[in-house]
Amino acid sequence: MSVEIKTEPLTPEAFAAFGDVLDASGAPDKMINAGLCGRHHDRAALDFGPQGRAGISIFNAQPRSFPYPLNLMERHPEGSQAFLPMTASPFLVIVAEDNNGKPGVPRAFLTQPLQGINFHRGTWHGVLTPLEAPGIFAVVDRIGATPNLEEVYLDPEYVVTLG
Ligand SMILES: NC(=O)N[C@@H](O)C(=O)O
Ligand code: NI
Repeated sequence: MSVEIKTEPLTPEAFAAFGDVLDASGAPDKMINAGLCGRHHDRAALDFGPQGRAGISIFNAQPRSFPYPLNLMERHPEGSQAFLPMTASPFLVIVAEDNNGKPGVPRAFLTQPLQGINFHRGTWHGVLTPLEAPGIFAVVDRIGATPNLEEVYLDPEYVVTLG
């Protein structure tokens, strides 16, 4: 029997315990390029650990739909991970607090168009979950010699519905 969780809007405040929300909302920190570009400066806490380095990869993920079955969460103990959509489609961001080394009750956030996120190092999260094709994202995360991945299959499983 799955436990239902409903999506909630993604806001910096609600997401603060898990990571950063990346978008061009609000006034830019500085105007650049002869005043033709607003720079929303240095908006993510990036962390690649002492043995890692930053990498940019392109993910092409299959779109999912609601009700979305959630049975797996993961975390990267050695680095942060940013999901930067290359389309204007909203996507699903699932996170959980740590509960003695396992994910706690998940929370499901629905992004606004043109929002990206950055999971802080060690944040429990669902895998990249687009809701529309093409599910093309730039992903900024740690490149290193160690796996940097802990996966937990959830019991109970959850089902995410649109809030
Ligand atoms: N494994 C991988 O590269 N991606 C996951 O970390 C993910 O969060 O989608
Ligand atoms: Ni991940």
